[in-house]
Amino acid sequence: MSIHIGAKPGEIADRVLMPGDPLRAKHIAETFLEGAVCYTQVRGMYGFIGTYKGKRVSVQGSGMGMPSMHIYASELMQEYGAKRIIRVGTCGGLRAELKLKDVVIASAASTDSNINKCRFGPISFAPSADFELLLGAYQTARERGMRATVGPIFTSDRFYSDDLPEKTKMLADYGILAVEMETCELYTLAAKHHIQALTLLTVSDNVVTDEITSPEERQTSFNDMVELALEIV
Ligand SMILES: O=P(O)(O)O[C@H]1O[C@H](CO)[C@@H](O)[C@H]1O
Ligand SMILES: O=c1cc[nH]c(=O)[nH]1
Repeated sequence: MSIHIGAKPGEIADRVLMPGDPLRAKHIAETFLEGAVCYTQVRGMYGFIGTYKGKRVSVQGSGMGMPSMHIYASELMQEYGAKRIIRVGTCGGLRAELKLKDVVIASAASTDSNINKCRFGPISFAPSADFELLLGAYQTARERGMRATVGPIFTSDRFYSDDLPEKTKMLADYGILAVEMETCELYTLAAKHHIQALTLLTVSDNVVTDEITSPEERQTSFNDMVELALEIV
């Protein structure tokens, strides 16, 4: 039994969807999984298992930020045998052409965090998505007529940062599509444990145009992305 998830071995599937918000984990389980059972609510960080099209799938909240993702993803990989993890989150678009509700498929994650400097010292590790999952997500999104863009993202340690306008422009100039707060650590841990990981993000706001989705729009577009994740996980 792990410290933070606290489930028994075998209670969690080896295919896991991870939203940041634990209540979204509950929504996903109740909306999309058959026979969903809650295996943890330690600290309110819900985790569920059920089936999707006959296959066992879990949904585990990660919390916000890399330290929280580190705890839950580490326990899934080290103690529960996770083999495929797909983060299903929200992001701020850093480029004007990214419309609200678009899906970003994150090929790689840069960061302003110290987390990988602690691990790698002077080496600048490049946290990257699993190619098979990435390709599957892109092809499935195209088949479903979804607006999806593949590219690198920025995993920020801060949601509210004084230097965001200057940083946003510079990152966009270097090809970065969007900002969120967990993927760098998920991809790094997946590399360490030799498992497959991918991040899918719905654009909930655009940092350049200041557009923002309504709660209803967020829910519907998030559901489309979750179905995409369930198809490929
Ligand atoms: O919607 P989630 O998955 O929580 O992701 C994004 O939203 C949170 C910030 O509001 C951060 O966790 C960020 O990564
Ligand atoms: O981290 C995040 C998530 C959504 N929108 C943002 O602007 N930042």
